[in-house]
Amino acid sequence: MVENGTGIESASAGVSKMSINESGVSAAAQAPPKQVPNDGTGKKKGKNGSTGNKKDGNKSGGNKGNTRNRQNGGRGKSNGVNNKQDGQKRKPVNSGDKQESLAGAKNSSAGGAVSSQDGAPRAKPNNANFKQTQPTSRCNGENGRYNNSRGYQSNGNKFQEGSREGRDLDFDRNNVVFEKPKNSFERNYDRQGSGSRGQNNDFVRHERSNYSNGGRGNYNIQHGQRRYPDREKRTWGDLEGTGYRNRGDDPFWRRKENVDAVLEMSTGINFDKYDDIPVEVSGIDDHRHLESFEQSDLHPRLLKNVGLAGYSKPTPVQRNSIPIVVRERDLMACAQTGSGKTAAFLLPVIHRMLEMGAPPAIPEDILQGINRPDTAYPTVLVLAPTRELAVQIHEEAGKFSYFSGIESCVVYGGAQFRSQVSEVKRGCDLLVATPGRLVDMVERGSLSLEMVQFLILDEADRMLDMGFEPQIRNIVQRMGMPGRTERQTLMFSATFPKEIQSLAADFLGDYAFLTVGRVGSTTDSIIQKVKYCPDDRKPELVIDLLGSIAGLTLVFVETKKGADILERMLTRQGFPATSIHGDRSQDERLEALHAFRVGLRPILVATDVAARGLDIPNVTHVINYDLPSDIDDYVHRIGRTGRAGNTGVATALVNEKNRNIASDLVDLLTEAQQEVPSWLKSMTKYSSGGGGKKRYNSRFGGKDYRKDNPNRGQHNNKSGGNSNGRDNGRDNGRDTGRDNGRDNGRDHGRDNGRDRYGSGHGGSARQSSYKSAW
Ligand SMILES: Nc1ncnc2c1ncn2[C@@H]1O[C@H](COP(=O)(O)OP(=O)(O)OP(=O)(O)O)[C@@H](O)[C@H]1O
Repeated sequence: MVENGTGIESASAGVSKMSINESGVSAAAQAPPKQVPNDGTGKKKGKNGSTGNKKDGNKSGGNKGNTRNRQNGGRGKSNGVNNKQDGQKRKPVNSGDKQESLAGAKNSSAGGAVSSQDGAPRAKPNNANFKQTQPTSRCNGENGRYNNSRGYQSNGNKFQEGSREGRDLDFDRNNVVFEKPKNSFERNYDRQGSGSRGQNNDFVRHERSNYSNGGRGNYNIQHGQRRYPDREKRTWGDLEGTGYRNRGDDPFWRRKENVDAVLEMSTGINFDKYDDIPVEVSGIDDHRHLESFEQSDLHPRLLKNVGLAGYSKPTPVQRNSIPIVVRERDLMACAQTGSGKTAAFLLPVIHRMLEMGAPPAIPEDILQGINRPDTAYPTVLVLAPTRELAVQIHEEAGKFSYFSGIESCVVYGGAQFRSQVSEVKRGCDLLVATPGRLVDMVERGSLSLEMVQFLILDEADRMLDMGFEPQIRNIVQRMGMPGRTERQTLMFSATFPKEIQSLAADFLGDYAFLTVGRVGSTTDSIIQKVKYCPDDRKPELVIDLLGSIAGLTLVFVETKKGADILERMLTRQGFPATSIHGDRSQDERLEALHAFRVGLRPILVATDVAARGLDIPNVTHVINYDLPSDIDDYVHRIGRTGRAGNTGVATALVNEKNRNIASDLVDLLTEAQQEVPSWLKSMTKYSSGGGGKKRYNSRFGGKDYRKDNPNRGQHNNKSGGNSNGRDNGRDNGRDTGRDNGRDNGRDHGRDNGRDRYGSGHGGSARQSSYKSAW
């Protein structure tokens, strides 16, 4: 099915007010090469507590007549709904039958009145007769009284015991009476209470076991011990006005910050640019895209949050992915950089969670295998290749789940393990993670993947390339996650090479493939320039370039050392530069990114850690000081500018060393109707790389490989990975490192190198070859 995206009305909001002055480049630097390269010599380039019985398969709990076909040799349990074919997924255990359309969303009404999906009555918080002491969803068991024994601290997502003692929260709204909190001792006592719930507290979902755990019986309350006190009480819906408050600060702070940004540029999306973008959908019948958010039947709470985020219309990838995901289909989506892929996967998934109404009940057999009472069971797992991207996705998730009861958490290496553990313990429905830290947390029993119903790989081609694939395979197939027919799996990227698509099929059920334009496919979103420049003249040329374009400039280099050297050189020359790469501490990296984002240091020298996913609205210029050796990396790098329909400039400094990418670059420039210098064309004659690939001969960044390959899904397992152990100083832009010795909060007494899942994949030997990067 092909459509051209014409359904989007034009709106001119948000065109950047940048001025582009190219005259600043010195004549010397602009001069063509004295010698066209022709010599052909260019280089190419569970743990689960003390018994640990869960992973050993010594489950108790028995088979209650339901068998969920766990792919990974799981417990062999399943109920009938889980065995759908033709791409239909297992329903969440408390999800109802309204799966084929978004219409059901309307049934989950605002105000937290979520409908029971199997007919059982669902409590309405609005009618609840309870007293609330804290604006959170936590509640104790008596008198229908909410409390929060830990108390939120308004700053930095941190909890502090009793930190809000002094706060008066007395007010009366929607029949909810709030009262001052008790002292911390009382509140702690309440939380561990006997489980005798106040009869008036409708909000406490004590009836939940009747309908939400697929008839497996009570999973918690009947045991008389409150092993999962938070989980059993939590609900998803529109919780505004119920006293619920999501963790952390205002999730929309960044938008406000950007408005105040020094550069005063508009960050709105320019939908005019999207009108002619080609869209192709395959692998799904009767696909219909969304016309608008209003007509989408998305959950009302989600629509409110979409409005708060400033989104008035869906982008093409969102218009097409939302209906596919809501129809419970797996999806591989390839859409140009900056086109809104994050919301394209978050919105439908959060919608589906809101339809579910509460975290899925944990089956008894899973509970039996756990010795840690505080293990978190996320419903959604988003994997991202870099820490900064993980943080960014988490921030977006915070916006879309605002006042919904859905708690988003992020875990990544280089930050304190303990603080991340305590965050996830407090409720973790939607987890964004980098692979290394995730593995650590699962192995230590802080997290379990056994309830994951939605698996999302952002930058999926990077996640499945040789650096990450073994680790992803380990996470997805050997750590208890429901199998691919039981969960819903979504993969997104701006580039999707055929080899990776073939590999990805291992993790997907019968999936739909969506492709939407690609970066640089229109002449006016990114102006791409190529300048010949010998290595020794690069500093001179970059200085000229930096003066030529207003706005934030991102300069990509190949190595960490190279980043330090260039940053120092620029700073010495009086340029406000900073840098980000894998040898900098996580605090330094975040600080550098912040300084860049707000314009305090408008020049960021970066390795590939900043190449993918980072959304920094006012980047007007990307300089490829060192060209990458892979054309897809080039695509992602230049995609840091020209985002959301705005315009940008990308300049590449090229010399004989870049012969291996010359051919692909020529194809890309030609297709994007950019100027192709004759010296670059002649360089391709001697190029030994890329020539046969011809990836960029279509309008898209990827094409459904199944069209050319009827035996789709059959492929050689290319999980070998680069295990040569060499550290050539290149920064691969992957967060594969587990802790890199930076985590003070970690239990160092542990054998970190052991692969307790016995997979033989993703072991630390292979990781070590990437450790230098992260
Ligand atoms: N419907 C929309 N309306 C307005 N702004 C939007 C919309 N969708 C996304 N955006 C904004 O567009 C920007 C780019 O979105 P996002 O980072 O999700 O792009 P992406 O496709 O994931 O890019 P990349 O390929 O680089 O990862 C973000 O600032 C986001 O808030």
